[in-house]
Amino acid sequence: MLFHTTSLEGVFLIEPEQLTDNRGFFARAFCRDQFKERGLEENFQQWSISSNIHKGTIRGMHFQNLPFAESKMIQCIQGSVYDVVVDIRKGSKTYKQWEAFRLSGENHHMLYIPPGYAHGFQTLEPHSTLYYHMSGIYDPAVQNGARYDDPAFHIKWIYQDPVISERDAHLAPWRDEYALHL
Ligand SMILES: Cc1cn([C@H]2C[C@H](O)[C@@H](COP(=O)(O)OP(=O)(O)O[C@H]3O[C@@H](C)C(=O)[C@@H](O)[C@H]3O)O2)c(=O)[nH]c1=O
Repeated sequence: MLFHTTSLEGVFLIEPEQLTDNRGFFARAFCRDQFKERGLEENFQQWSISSNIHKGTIRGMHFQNLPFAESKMIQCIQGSVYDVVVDIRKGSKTYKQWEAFRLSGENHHMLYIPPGYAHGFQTLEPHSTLYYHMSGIYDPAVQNGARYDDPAFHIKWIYQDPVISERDAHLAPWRDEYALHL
């Protein structure tokens, strides 16, 4: 597994190394020891599937309130997505900065996101499916979110007029007091 650093501290793009033969390839997608060596979360509590019918769908920008902020590992297993991470750590030198990554069922890249970041994505194809590994147990009471189109972040999305949930459409504008003091 190749761990690529990003512009955001602690966020890694993980590229499985493919061992190819006449059948296809084999590649490791997770290794507890390699995660531990880098100080990354090694105990994922829940795995979830996110299935998206339409191209242009946006889910995000989601995070968990303290002290329940969690690590996530995101993988696209079908179709492709434009995956976006925003730094919402109070006092961080990259506070409110974001980076986008293309994850697809073909490149098999995965994104590791530690606590302190808001996460979202836009589907680039219909029927795009993601797998999530999360370090925490889901609790609706600690879920929080920032607007995907919040001027505080200026995220450049690929498609306009996205399909989004009612909840995401009505998220409050970002305020600095929402930043996470980790
Ligand atoms: C996230 C989640 C949702 N649910 C339920 C709640 C609801 O009935 C249904 C859909 O939930 P949501 O609308 O919150 O799903 P969604 O908007 O896809 O939320 C996800 O968005 C991306 C961007 C993330 O980063 C994830 O951590 C998560 O927040 O699934 C769970 O049971 N467990 C979970 O872990």
